[in-house]
Amino acid sequence: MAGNNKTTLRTKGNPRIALAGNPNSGKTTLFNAITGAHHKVGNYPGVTVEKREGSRVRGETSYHFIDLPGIYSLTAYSIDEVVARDFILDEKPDVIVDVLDSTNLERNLYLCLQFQELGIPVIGALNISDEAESRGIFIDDKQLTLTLGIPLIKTVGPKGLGVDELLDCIDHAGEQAFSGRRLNYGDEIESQLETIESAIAADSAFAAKYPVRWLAVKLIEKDSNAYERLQEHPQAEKIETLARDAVAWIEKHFGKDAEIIISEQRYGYIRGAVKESVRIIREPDFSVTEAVDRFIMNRFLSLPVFVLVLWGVFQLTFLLGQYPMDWLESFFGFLSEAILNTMPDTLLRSLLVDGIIGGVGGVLSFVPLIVILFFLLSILEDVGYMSRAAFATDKLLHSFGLHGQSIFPMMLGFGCSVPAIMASRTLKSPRDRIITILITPMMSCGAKLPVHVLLAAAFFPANAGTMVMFIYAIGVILSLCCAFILKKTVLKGDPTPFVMELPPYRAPTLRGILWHVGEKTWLYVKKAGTIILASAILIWAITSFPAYEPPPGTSGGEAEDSVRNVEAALEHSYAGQLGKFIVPIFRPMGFGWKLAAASVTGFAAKEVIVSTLGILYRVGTEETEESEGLRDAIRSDPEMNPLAAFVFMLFTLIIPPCFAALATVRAEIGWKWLGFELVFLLCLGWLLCTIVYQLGSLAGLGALL
Ligand SMILES: Nc1nc2c(ncn2[C@@H]2O[C@H](COP(=O)(O)OP(=O)(O)OP(=O)(O)O)[C@@H](O)[C@H]2O)c(=O)[nH]1
Ligand SMILES: [Mg+2]
Repeated sequence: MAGNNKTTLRTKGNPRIALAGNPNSGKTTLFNAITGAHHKVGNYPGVTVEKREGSRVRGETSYHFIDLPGIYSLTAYSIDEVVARDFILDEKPDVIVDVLDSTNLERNLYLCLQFQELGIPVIGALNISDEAESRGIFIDDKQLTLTLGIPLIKTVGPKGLGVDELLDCIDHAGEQAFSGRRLNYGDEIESQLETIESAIAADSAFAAKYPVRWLAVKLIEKDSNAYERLQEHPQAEKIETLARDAVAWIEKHFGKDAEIIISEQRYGYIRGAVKESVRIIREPDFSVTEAVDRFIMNRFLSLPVFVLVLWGVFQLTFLLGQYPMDWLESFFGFLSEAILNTMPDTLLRSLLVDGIIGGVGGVLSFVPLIVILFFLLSILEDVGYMSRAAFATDKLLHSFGLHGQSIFPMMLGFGCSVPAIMASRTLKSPRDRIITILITPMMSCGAKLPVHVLLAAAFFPANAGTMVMFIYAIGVILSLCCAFILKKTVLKGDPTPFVMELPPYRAPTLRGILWHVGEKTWLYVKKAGTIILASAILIWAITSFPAYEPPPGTSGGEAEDSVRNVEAALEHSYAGQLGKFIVPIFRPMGFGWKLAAASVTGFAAKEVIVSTLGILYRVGTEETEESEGLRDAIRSDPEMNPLAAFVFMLFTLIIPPCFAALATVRAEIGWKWLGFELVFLLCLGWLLCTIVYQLGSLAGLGALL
C-alpha cells in the first residue's frame, strides 16, 4: 500500500499527479499555472469534460499532471464524471491533488474523504483562498491538516500562488502513512465493513487492483459501478450477498437508506473538522453577486435578461465588427486592383485575384467579427453568467423536453459546434445528451456568421443586423422544436431534474480570455490559409476550365458583351456544368446554380460557402466595373432575390455542420446517430426551405422583401 512506501516521489522517477476535485474549484486554472498550458477555464461547473495532460520539470523531476473533469463524488453519473472516476481508479495516479474551493469547504471536503479511502496519497490545495479571505473566511490550514491527516496548501490559481509549495509537498507525498487516516463510520457500520473488507482482501490480486476500503464503502452505498467491478473477484457472488445483507441490516438498524447514512457520517465528520479550523471573521458587508442576482435572477426578469444579454452580444459584435471588416474589405479590394493594374491578363493573375483574394480574402474579412463574438462569449463564460443562463432558461427548456443544462452546449454552439458538442458530456441522462448533441449544430456557429452577414448586407442593407439576429432566433426555435419532436418520438423519456450551483460573479481574467480568443482566431486564420485556400484554388480551377471561346463578334470589348461572355464562360466551366447538374434539387428552394454549388462546397467547412460565392461572383469582374464588391455582385445576379437570399441563410443554418463537428458527433454518440443527424438535417433543411420559398413566392415576397 502507498502508505507503507517510504520512497519519496523525487526518487521515483516521473510522478503522475491527478488534479481532481469539485467542478469549478479551479483545477484547470491551477493546472495551467503549474504546467504553463492554456486550457479553457470558465466560471461554471463542467468546463473541462475530458482529461488533459501536461508536465512540469523541476530539478531532475518531471511531474506529469492530469487535469480531470470536476466531480462531486466518486459515484459517477455523467460521462465527464466517469472519465474522472475511471482515471483515478484504473490508472492509479501516484498522488491526487484535491483542488478545494476554500469558499465552499464543507461541500468540497466530501469528495476529499472519499479520495482518502483510495489508499493513494492525497494533498489538498486550498484554492480560491484569496476570495475566501476577502469574504472573511479564515482557514487554519495547520489545524485542518491535523484533523484530516493530509497536507493542505493554500493556493490562488490565477496568480500561481502556492504552486511551489504544492510541488514541494508532492515530492514528499510518498513519505506519509495514509492507511490510518480514514473516516470511521461508527461501530455498527465499521463491523459490517470489516466483514466485507476481509472477504475482498482474501484475493490479493483483486485487492491490488481495487482499494479494499473504498470498494467496501461503495458497496454499502449501493454504487452500481462498484458492484460491476466486484464481478472480477473470484468470490464475487459471496461478497455481493455479504454486501447486500449488510445494507439490509444497516437500513433496518438505522431506519434510513444506507447511502444517506454514509453521507451523513461523512458530513458529520466534515462539520466537526470545519468547526475546529475555519473561522468566519466577518460576514461580507456587501455581496455584488447577491445584489446583481436579486435583479437578474428574479423570477420574471431572468428570461428577458437572458434574451437581452444574447441580443446585446450579437448587436455589439456587428456594431464593433463593422469598421475593421470594412477596412479589410477595402484592403483586399485595393490589393486586387493593384494586381490587376500591374500584371498582364494571365491565368496567374486570375488565380491571384479571383481565386485567392476573391476566395480567401472574403473569408479573412470576417476575422474581426469572429474575434469580437468569441471575446464576448468568453466574457459571459468567465463572469459566471452561464449558470445563470441555465437557471433562466430551465423552465423554457423543460417545456420542450430538454434539460436545463442543455443551455451550455447550446450557447457554446454560437461559437463553435465542436466544443459545444463535447460540453454535452455533463448531461447525466443519455437521452438528454443525445438530443442536445443532435440539436446543437442548429445554433448558428461562428463560421456560419459570415454567410449570414454577407447575404443580409447584400439584400437587407437597412436591417442587416436584425436579419442576422432573426436567423439566430430561428436556429434556437428550430432546435427547441426538434428537441420536442425527438423527445416525443425516437428518444422518449422524462427530463431529469436540474440541480446546479450558481458560482459567484468573478472579474474575467483578461489574459485567459485573450489567449482563448487568440487561439480561436488563429484556428480560423489557419483554416483560411489551408482548407479554404486549397478549396479556393480548386473552385477557381473548376470555374476557369475548360477554356471558353466566345462566339465570333462578341469579344469586341463592349461592356455588355463582356459580361455576357464571362457568364457564358462560367456556365461552360466544370463548376457551371456541375452546378447545372445539381441545381434541380435546389430549384424548389429558389437557388440558382451558384448558390447550389456554394451549398455543396460548404459541406467541408461553412467558411467555404463565402469563398465559393466570392469566386463565383467575382470571376471576371475586372473586365466589367472595377472591383465591384461581392455584395453588389450577388445582388445584381438576376437569379437572386431577397427571398432566395433569406432561404439560403436558412439552409446554411440547418444543413449538417462541418466535417469537424460531424466527426465529434460520431465520436460522442456513434455512427448510427451521425447517420440519423445527417439525414435529419438534410431533410429538414430541404423541406423547410422549400416550403418557405414556395409560400414566400406565392405571397410575392421575392420582390417585396
Ligand atoms: N479568485 C479566484 N478565482 C479562481 C481561483 N482559481 C480559479 N478561479 C476561477 O474559478 C473559475 C473556475 O476555474 P476553472 O479552472 O475552470 O475550474 P475547474 O475546476 O477546472 O472547473 P471544471 O473544469 O468545470 O470542473 C474561473 O472563473 C477561474 O478564474 C483562485 O484561486 N482565486
Ligand atoms: Mg477544468
